[in-house]
Amino acid sequence: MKVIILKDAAAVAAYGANIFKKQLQKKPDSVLGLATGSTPVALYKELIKLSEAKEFSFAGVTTFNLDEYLGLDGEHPQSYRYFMNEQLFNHVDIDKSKTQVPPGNAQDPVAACNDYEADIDAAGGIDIQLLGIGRNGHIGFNEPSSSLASRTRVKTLTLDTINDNSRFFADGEYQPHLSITMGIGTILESKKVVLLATGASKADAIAATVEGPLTAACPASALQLHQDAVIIIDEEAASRLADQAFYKHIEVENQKLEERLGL
Ligand SMILES: N[C@@H]1[C@@H](O)[C@H](O)[C@@H](COP(=O)(O)O)O[C@@H]1O
Repeated sequence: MKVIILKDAAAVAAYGANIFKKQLQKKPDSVLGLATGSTPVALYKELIKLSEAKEFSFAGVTTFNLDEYLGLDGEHPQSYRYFMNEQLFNHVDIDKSKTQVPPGNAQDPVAACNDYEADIDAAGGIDIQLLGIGRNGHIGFNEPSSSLASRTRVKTLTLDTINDNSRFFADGEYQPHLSITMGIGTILESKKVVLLATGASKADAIAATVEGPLTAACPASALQLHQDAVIIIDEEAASRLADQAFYKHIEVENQKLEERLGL
């Protein structure tokens, strides 16, 4: 696990975007795993700028989103499909038929979950998966107690998550309590994982993810098992980590090594 501690949210977005830029320059037909929530928005803005500057193209890219509310169709302004269109897909040269978000309006959600897994496999697996993190350590909608081997399935949201996400819904508006989410096992099969977190409200979750035990009580701690997981955080989100100085020291050494190897 690589832990990158940066000054602020803007630096986190720029660092994350650079990883995606390198990926898309190296492999224009990459399969990207994408995330919603407020944290990735700044990174998507960076990617839009970079693609406008012709640093890379989205034309050959396939995408799979992590999760979706069960009960909302893609036209609903709070659906994650709508979010992705608004925040990224409508602004880049992506082929929308190659963008997948779990179907929140599926007649048979269980079959839809199995189909989603099959579609990821058929695309050759995910090259790079973007993640945010919930205050309780959830990734996607894999809430605490989720099996660390779980696959795409229907999950009930915790009351904390429902509360945290209620800010996006108008007063009295229907807010789903169920979701379809990639499983933790699904996420762990991505070739690379990039998790972004900013702000003091994420500090406990980040400490549990990086330095806590491997436990279903903090789903993101499963990333300790991944061979290529990068945790990009600002100073506030890093504030509860015991070994901050060590992670910063590693990054300085890594930069030197990458320069020497011309990476
Ligand atoms: N399902 C999403 C997660 O994928 C996201 O990481 C989390 C944190 O969101 P934010 O970045 O707004 O804090 O919110 C939701 O619950």
